[in-house]
Parts: sequence; structure tokens; C-alpha cells
Amino acid sequence: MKELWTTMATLMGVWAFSQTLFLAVFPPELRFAFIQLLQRLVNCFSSYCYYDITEIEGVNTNELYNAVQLYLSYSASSSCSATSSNRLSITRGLNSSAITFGLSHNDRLTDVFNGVSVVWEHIVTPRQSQTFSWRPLPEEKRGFKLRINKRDKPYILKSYLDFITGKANEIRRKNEDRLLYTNSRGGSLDSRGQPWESVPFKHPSTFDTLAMDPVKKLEIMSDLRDFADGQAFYTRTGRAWKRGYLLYGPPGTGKSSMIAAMANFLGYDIYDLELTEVQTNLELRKLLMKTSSKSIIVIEDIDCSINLTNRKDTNGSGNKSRSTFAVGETDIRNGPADIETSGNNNSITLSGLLNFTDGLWSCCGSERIFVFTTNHIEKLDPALLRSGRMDMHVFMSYCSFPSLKILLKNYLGCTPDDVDKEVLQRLEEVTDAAEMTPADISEVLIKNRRDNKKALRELLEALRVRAEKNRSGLRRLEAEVEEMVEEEEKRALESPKEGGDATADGGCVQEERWKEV
Ligand SMILES: Nc1ncnc2c1ncn2[C@@H]1O[C@H](COP(=O)(O)OP(=O)(O)OP(=O)(O)O)[C@@H](O)[C@H]1O
Ligand SMILES: [Mg+2]
Repeated sequence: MKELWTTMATLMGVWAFSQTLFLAVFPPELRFAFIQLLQRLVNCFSSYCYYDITEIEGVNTNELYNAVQLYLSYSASSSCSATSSNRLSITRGLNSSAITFGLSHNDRLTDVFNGVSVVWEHIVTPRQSQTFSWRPLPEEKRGFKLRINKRDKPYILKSYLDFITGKANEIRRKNEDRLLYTNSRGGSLDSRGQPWESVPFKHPSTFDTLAMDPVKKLEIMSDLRDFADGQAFYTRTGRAWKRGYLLYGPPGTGKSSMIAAMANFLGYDIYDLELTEVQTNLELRKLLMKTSSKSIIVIEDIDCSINLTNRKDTNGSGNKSRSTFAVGETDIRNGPADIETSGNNNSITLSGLLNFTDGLWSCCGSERIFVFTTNHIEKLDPALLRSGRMDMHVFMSYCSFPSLKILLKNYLGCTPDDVDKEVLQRLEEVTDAAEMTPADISEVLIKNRRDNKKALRELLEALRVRAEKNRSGLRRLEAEVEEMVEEEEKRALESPKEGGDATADGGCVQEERWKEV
């Protein structure tokens, strides 16, 4: 035993001495070349091949890294095909209900696919501090190393990676924790190169709880389902796999609730784009590039979220100016043709926004839904509304009787059969005339949710009062209009020559009036 120890100590001494000699005698370049040669020799004789999947590829996050991480965390937590490693990291995000398992730093895990065994290693190395970068980089470099037997590689590599990507998508879809991203940090990037910050998205709104016309609701649901299942269709027809929805209507009619319902229905993440935080078209494009597929990109209150800067002077002088005006005031003559040539990346413009949703860059990901919301569709630039840009225009209206029935079920748990026939009929009579939003009605119901009878009584009263107010308001408006018309006719009779020589058109109008009189 003593001899064995002596031999081992001698061997280690020799190893240490030769290493010191190696470091002292050979310059670093030679040492590096030698190590590389050694590695190649080892690889030649090794029966394995290795693949590195790094977290950050150039400036972009490597989607495959995220997919592998998700897949392995799922495999590690369940006892499916993967043989769990002894050591796993466990994390739980702020406000998240899901626990995520992961491979600990520099740990290994064996997975079996189609009867073939492969090994994954999570490699984490500290980043060299002197590395120069325009943005802060993470302190560690992370990546997965995949080891596959050389003889198995041709049969399984591609199908295995496809399987992992598909599985990760499925896990994401099933995972109840969707993410809500925001660009509230402005244009600055975090250490992983991400301009978006995310929190778990927990909005409980679904199409079941959404109060709207059932036929319209079914139409939207089937449109969404067709979209999500439509990869082959979009490829066949040569269209980018994206869809645009414009939700418009008065405040409190459920536009934001509809977006949440869409995300929950499809299992997509939401990117809530705050346009006021975006300074330039270029920044907008970068934000788009950093969105993942299977997501909904939302711009709320598009009519008032920003003043868009036009690219050209529209007064015909030909000079490029920096006039700023609201979306609704943009000259649509500067349409898509100008979009390609504007090249103005110093500010955010309508064309930049259109490019974002519609141009070549909008296809840098797939399976994405753009949703714009507005309370004033009439203020929007026709360029935003033209067909093909926003595929579906959905009007979120005041509460109708079918919507009211959904709210009664949501808040009071009662179906029409549970409500007194007479009350139900009176509710039906006043609902449309009341023009109350689902948000207003929800308030009345929440307040009285412990007492159904009281809730229905108060709701009926609120609807009746509002309907009466609308009717008297309408009567007043009609009377005012009538009065105005009468006054105009009187004025026209009193001064028949007035305005006669203003313009040719004016003259015609005046003549017509005289004929009528
Ligand atoms: N159609 C609806 N179905 C169910 N609940 C609704 C509906 N519309 C509004 N609500 C209720 O009213 C609240 C406000 O609705 P929401 O924020 O979706 O309205 P909005 O149309 O987005 O309003 P705004 O135009 O002011 O952004 C919601 O939290 C929800 O409880
Ligand atoms: Mg809203």
C-alpha cells in the first residue's frame, strides 16, 4: 500500500513538473496549437461527436437553447425518457406558479430517443471581463453540449432536434404560465440582449367569460384556430404566417379582455408594445426581431399612443421636414411605396409602424398575431385600415342582451331559466337602448353579487335610467337639429343673394335651395 502511494506521488510530481516545463518553454500560441491538435486526435479516435448549443448566437438569443432548456427541465422533473441526474436546479419565478427544474451548472443528463442514448451537459463558464461589447453581457456564458454516438448521428440528430423543438412548443402551450412582455425599459437591452421585460401573465379572461355576441365570438375563435393550425395553408399561399386584428369600440367594452382571452385560448405570450417608449423605426424593428413565435403583439390605443413623424413634407415643396402629427393626419399618399425608400430611422413614423406589421421585417418570426386597439377608429389613418393589413376588424359594442346573459352567468351564476320571466323580458327590452358597457354592468353585478334578486333589481333600474336618459338626450338632439335646419332655411329666405358670388359650387348649392323653397 505504501509503495502504491509512493508511485502515485511520483507520477503526480512528474505530471506537475512536465506541465510547468510545458508552460515555461512553449509560447502561448504554440501551446494553443498543440492542445487543438491533441483535441483533434482525440476526436478522431473517439466514437462520439459533440454539438454546442450556446445561449446567445451573435446578437440573438438562440431559440434552440431555450427549447432544449425547456425540454430538459420537463424531462428532468418527470421520469419520462430522461435519466435524471443526481443534481438539479429548481427555480420558481416571481408570481409564477410553475416550478422549473434544470440541469445544474456543468452537470449531465442522459436522454433516450428512439432507443438511442444521448448525453446532455450544461456548460457554464465565466465570461472574460475584458470582452468588449456595446451592451452589458451576462457574466456567464451558458450552453448545452450534446454528445451522440457517431454511428447514431445520421439517424437521429435532425429528428431528435425537431422532436425537442416540437416538445418545447407543446410544453409552452400547455404551461399555464404565459408571459407578458413589456418594453417599458425604453430601447436599452438587458445583459442577455433582451429589450423586453417579462412577468407571468395571469389574466383569467377567456372566451367563456367574454360577454359579446355569441356568433361573432365563435367566428373569432374559429379564425384563431384556423390561424394556429394553418402553417401549411400559409406556406402554400405564399403568405407570411401572421394575422392582424383591430379591436375598436367605446372604453370598457372588453378590448383588453379579448386580447387576454385570445392569449389564453391559443396559449400564446403577449408582447405589450408601448409605442411612446420607442424612439426610432430601427428600435421598433429590433423589438420585433426579439419577439418569439406563437405570440400576440399588442399596441393599445393606437390612435393616441404616439404622434407619428411623417417622412416627407406634404405641402408639395419637396423639402423633407420633421413635421409631427397624429396617426389620423398622416398623408396616405406616402404609402407602401415610400415605406421602402424613406430610410429615415431617426424617428418613429407611420411607415415604420406599417413596416413593423406588414413589411419584410414582419416575417422575421412566424405564427404571430398583431392586435391594435382604439376607441376612435375614425381617427385612424386609412393606411392602417386597408384590407390585408388588419385582417379582422372587430367592433366591441355596448352590452347587448345575449352579452348580458353571459355576464349574469359569470357574476351571479344564473342562467336565463333561473331568472323570473317578467324580469328577463324587461331586461331584454331596455338593454340595447341603455347603451351600457359590459364594464358598467359588471360593476352593478359585482356590488350585489351576494344577493341575486337585489342585483337583478338594481341592474334593471340602472338600465332603465340610462335608457331613459339616452332617449331624452336623443329627443333633445333631434330638437336641436330641427331648430338648426329651420334657422338655416329662414336665413336663406331672408337673404337670397347672400353668398351668390362666392364660388361656383356655392352658387349651385344656393340655387338648389331656392328651387326647393
Ligand atoms: N365584453 C366583456 N366581457 C366581460 N367583461 C368585460 C367585457 N368588457 C369589459 N369587461 C369588464 O370590464 C373591465 C374593463 O374591460 P377592458 O379593460 O377589457 O375594456 P377595454 O375595452 O379594453 O377598455 P379601454 O378602451 O378603456 O381600454 C374588465 O376587467 C372586465 O371585467
Ligand atoms: Mg383596454
